[in-house]
Parts: sequence; structure tokens; C-alpha cells
Amino acid sequence: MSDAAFLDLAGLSLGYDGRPAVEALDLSIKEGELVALLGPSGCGKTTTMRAVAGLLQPMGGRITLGGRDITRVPANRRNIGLVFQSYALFPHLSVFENVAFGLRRQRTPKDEIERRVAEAVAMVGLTGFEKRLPKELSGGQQQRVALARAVVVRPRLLLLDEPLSNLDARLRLEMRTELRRLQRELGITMVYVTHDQEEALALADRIVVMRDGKIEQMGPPEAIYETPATDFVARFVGFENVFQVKDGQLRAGNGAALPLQAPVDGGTAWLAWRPHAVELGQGPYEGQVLGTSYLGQSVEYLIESTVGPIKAEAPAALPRHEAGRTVAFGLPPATAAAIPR
Ligand SMILES: Nc1ncnc2c1ncn2[C@@H]1O[C@H](COP(=O)(O)OP(=O)(O)OP(=O)(O)O)[C@@H](O)[C@H]1O
Repeated sequence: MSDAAFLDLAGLSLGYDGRPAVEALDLSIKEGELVALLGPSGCGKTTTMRAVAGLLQPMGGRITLGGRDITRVPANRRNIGLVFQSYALFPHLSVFENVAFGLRRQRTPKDEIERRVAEAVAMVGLTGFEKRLPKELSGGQQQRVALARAVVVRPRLLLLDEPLSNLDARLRLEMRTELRRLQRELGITMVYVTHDQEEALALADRIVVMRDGKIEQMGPPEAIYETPATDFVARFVGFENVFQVKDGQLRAGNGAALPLQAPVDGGTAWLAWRPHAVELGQGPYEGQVLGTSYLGQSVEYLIESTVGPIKAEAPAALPRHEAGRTVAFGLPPATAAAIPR
């Protein structure tokens, strides 16, 4: 991976009919890097990808690829591979011909086409399906053909927008691993859109969390998962219990407060606990168990407290706290993520 920016978005502003969707976005991606754009529905992930692909003209800013300004270059001259949810296969072409399409256009020799298509089709687990037409495949199989078709030409940049969304859990995991292997092996730079934090954590070298058309935080998966920079990112990566810290108290959105269990660093604006970090059955606070969910290894509890709902998780082997009961709990700052803003 070279350190120079390979794909550079500078002050990129995007919108529809003059209505802004992405505002002055700055993002630099290195060659060979796999960057995940993560964020809730409507935060501007797809809009950003469409602009990079050349399918949406920016309202402002610049897109540079491999040192060349491509802001005004038409989509078909950008040499960028796309796997978009809506990117349909050629309906009249077989799986083989769909995958071979780009190679034929590049006038690749026939035996090499055979070899590379076979390899790509095997990668997506569709060996034996080469003669089928897209309409004879399931949604997930079509998605896999689209992936093979994009990868086979070995683009320098590949944009993937929720490419595994139609697959079942096991296949998703397999494809994820395979995609990562291929990406490393071929050194393809990838931008991967997902709203699934687990997928982003598993795949990416770097995660960019977006909110309302802006970057909220970016960093390696471990940093996003363990040290969220804002309460929004914390909630998004599974800290279900996020409280503002003010005057030595934990504050809920409704203004209710609890005294802090232990003092915290003065720069802490928020404290956030994952459900398993809530101490259940002991501690200075009390709440009523509203409901329980059995998750196999553990049990999840929803507790109503004076600072609102608390989500806790405890090993299933421990005695249960039944719904309706009052239970003690602790929120030790030592097991929380301390959030500066
Ligand atoms: N074709 C369009 N015309 C008008 N507004 C649009 C269009 N496409 C998207 N938008 C708006 O732009 C904003 C960003 O949408 P975008 O599709 O980029 O979000 P997203 O993060 O990809 O969401 P999702 O995860 O649901 O795909 C949203 O407010 C959306 O309503």
C-alpha cells in the first residue's frame, strides 16, 4: 500500500435538484486500501459512490483518481468497477457471458477469458451455473454474478454498494472472506458501502462513519469499535447505553440524572456502555426489568431506570432476573468508553 492518495475526494458537495445530500466531504484513500462507508439509511453513502462512479455530477469539489482529476470524466471512461444493488446483469447473456463481457471488450485472448471467468465464477461459488440466464438464478446468485463480473477485469478501483445484502448469513461470511482475500491478492482499492457494522469491522482497513452527509469519524476498525469519538458513533457500534456526563452525574435525554459511580476525567462528555459492561445484580442503581431475551450464550435485559431504559447482558448460566422484578445494577466508568464530545 503506497502512502499517496489514490482516490481523493476534496470538498465534495452533492445533492439532488439543488437539495444537499453530502456536504464538503474530504476523503483520501490509498492504493490497495479497503475503506468501508458505514452509516444509517439516508446518510449519503450511495450518493458519494454514485459521484465517484460518475453517475452523479457534483455541485462542488473535486474527485482525483491516480493523480488525475476525473470530476468531469464520463462514467464509462473512468475504469472503475461497480457492484451496485441496482446494477442489473445483461438479461439475455448467460452467466459465463455476463462475467466474460468486460474481458471481451478488452480483447483478452480466448483461453485467458476461459481461465479467468472460471476462476471468478468459482470464487463466487457458482461453478456449474455458467450456462444459466440471470432469470434462472436467485437474487443472491445474481448478486454473486455481478461481483464476479466486476472483479474479473481487475479494476484499479472497485465500488461496492451493499454487495452481499441478498445473501444468507453463511454465504455472506464466505463471500466476505473471499472478497478480502481477492482484494489483498490483486491489490484492488475498494470502497465498500454498508450499514452493517459487523461487515465493516470484518472487512475494512479503515471505516468512515457518515451521518447526515458528513463524516462523523474515520479510523481503523479497532478505533471505531473501542474508542468512538462521538455519542452517535458509539450508538452505531453497539454501545446501547450512552449518557451525557455533567456535574458528576449521568444525564438522560429527559433531564433525569444519576450520580456517577466513580469520578471521571474532566474532559469526558459522554460515557457509553455495551450491554455486557453493565453490572447486573449489584451496584448503586436500581431499575425494573421490563423484558428479557434469550440469546443462547447470554440473556439480554431491558431495564427501566430513572435515567431511562438500560440494556444489559449477562451469561445465560447465571440465575435469571424475571420481568417485573426490581434489580440492582452498576455502571462503572472503568468498563465504559469515555467520549470527548
Ligand atoms: N434520486 C434521488 N433524488 C432525490 N433525493 C435523493 C435521491 N437519492 C437519494 N436522495 C436523498 O439523498 C440523501 C442521501 O441518500 P443516499 O441514498 O446517498 O443514502 P444512503 O446512506 O446510501 O442510504 P441507504 O443505506 O438507505 O442506501 C437522502 O436524504 C435521500 O433521500
